[in-house]
Amino acid sequence: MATSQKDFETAVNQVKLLQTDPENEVKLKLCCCCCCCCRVPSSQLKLYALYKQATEGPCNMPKPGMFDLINKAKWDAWSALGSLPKERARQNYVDLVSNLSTSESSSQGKPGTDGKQSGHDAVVVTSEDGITKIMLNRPAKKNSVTTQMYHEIMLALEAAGKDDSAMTVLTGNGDYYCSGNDLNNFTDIPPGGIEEKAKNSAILLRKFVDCFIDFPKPLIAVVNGPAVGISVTILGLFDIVYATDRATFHTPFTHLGISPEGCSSYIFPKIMGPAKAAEMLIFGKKLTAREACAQGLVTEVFPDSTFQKEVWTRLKAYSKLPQNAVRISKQLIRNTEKEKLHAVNAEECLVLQSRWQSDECVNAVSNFLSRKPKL
Ligand SMILES: CCCCCC/C=C/C(=O)SCCNC(=O)CCNC(=O)[C@H](O)C(C)(C)COP(=O)(O)OP(=O)(O)OC[C@H]1O[C@@H](n2cnc3c(N)ncnc32)[C@H](O)[C@@H]1OP(=O)(O)O
Repeated sequence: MATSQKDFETAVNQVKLLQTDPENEVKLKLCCCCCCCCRVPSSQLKLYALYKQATEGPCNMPKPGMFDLINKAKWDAWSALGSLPKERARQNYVDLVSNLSTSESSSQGKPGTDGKQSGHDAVVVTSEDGITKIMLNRPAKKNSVTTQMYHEIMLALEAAGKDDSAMTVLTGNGDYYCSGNDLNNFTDIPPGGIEEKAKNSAILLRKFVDCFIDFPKPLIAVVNGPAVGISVTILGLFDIVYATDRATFHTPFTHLGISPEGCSSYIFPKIMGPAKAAEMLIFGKKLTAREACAQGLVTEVFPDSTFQKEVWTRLKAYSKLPQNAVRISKQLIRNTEKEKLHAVNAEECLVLQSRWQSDECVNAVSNFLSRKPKL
């Protein structure tokens, strides 16, 4: 039986729902492997190609340049459909959506079908002993931060700022504290192309960092392992940074063709001096926990074997201090710099918006994403 336009529109709406659902990565990857060159899930590419074929007919867009990996993958997928009639493309699209939806319901309740955590528990928030703990919980991916997680962390901070806890802790589950931005965030290109992606990412990043600048209570980082990228830069906005002696601090921005964020371009030179900051932020020097402590980025380093016990005992004691005095003291220390920090944040995001569109960045990210899987 021929697929009606209504069936097709229903399927298109179903896909929109899948794409706005925090678990979309899992769902859209269920039945297909990845496109190996740019890691756009191949089911997403198939959906894209069939949609274009069904609505516009055979591929009519000019072939993108070789460095435009995402659009090139889309072009390849659409061109591969040749002269498939629109009606057949509609039918195939509806069938594919139906298969994806079936695999979605059969995978419910199985966390991380492909080894990923679902968006819902990739950030775990708990409150105990007057301390709100925000834990990055994606250990298989070294706690790298997906777009969904940025939103969840912002929501958690907003709630923690208003709850009755004395302080808020950010930490990671597993062997890593956080490996920074999930580089797959750059593969999900909207219809407006890479410009729109870069603009949206800059807006998100600015809001994210603003939440740390404006956080009203003591913010503590419990750095349980190596830290990379944005998880390092925002440490300058924390009031205390406790680190295990296993932790390292790495900001490989120029290697990725990008530039510093999290107000680090202003705060790092202030706390460690311009020369040390340059070595980290320009040349990507990885610091040990002890080096980071000597340079003022880390408050105190603990032996890994006693790290959790010592840190939580200390924090529980601090959480019993008179709360209003603690808050007011934090605000006295931080408020004079707030306006400057917001301006620095805005400027860093603007620069990044352009870096994300550069060949240097696109190539570095695709190199990482196309690494051979470990055996
Ligand atoms: C809205 C946008 C805001 C953007 C803000 C700007 C932020 C900028 C940054 O944070 S820049 C820093 C980005 N991070 C990195 O460049 C780190 C990349 N990762 C690595 O170099 C390594 O994975 C490692 C050194 C962190 C760990 O190495 P290793 O111990 O050898 O483990 P694996 O590489 O096998 O990692 C295990 C598993 O995790 C995946 N993974 C780790 N980090 C990331 C990441 N940042 N993005 C995406 N995926 C990551 C890795 O691919 C492995 O997955 P697999 O098992 O192969 O499926």
